[in-house]
Amino acid sequence: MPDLKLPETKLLIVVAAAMVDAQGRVLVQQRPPGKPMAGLWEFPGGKVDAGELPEAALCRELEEELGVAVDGASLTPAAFASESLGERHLLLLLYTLRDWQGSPEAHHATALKWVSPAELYALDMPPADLPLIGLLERLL
Ligand SMILES: Nc1nc2c([nH]c(=O)n2[C@@H]2O[C@H](COP(=O)(O)OP(=O)(O)OP(=O)(O)O)[C@@H](O)[C@H]2O)c(=O)[nH]1
Repeated sequence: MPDLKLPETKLLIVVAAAMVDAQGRVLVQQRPPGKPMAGLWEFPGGKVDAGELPEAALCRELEEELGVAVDGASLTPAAFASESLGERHLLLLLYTLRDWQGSPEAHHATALKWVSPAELYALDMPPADLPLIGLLERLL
């Protein structure tokens, strides 16, 4: 049985969005060189800052990473993953999002692409994302 107690500072809370377009496709972005897990495809998002609400963090990240404006009320909680990263523990909160303003542009990522939920299985994604794919496929 692993040690189930964890100092609070070691918990990494990350929010991410499955942005869904009119064809039911989902947006993924490729992590850039120099970052951990470079080259892997992920849902746009990032870390929640201290004292920040998760939905506010995700709106901020989507603006920074993609240049889109999002109303926090449009974010629907969808699924989560809980994954050990060694020294830290990742809690990844995934939301679905169907309404935003602007066209997503890759401000930080190497590339963006729209894929069907079934196509996510063929992408190289971080380990925490793998269980989220099936959950998302059933939701969309
Ligand atoms: N955005 C995002 N992060 C994910 C996903 N899956 C996953 O394991 N992660 C992990 O969650 C963490 C997010 O960190 P990040 O570096 O992207 O966050 P950030 O934008 O706040 O970065 P920064 O530290 O450069 O400001 C990384 O350890 C990343 O690998 C995902 O689908 N989307």
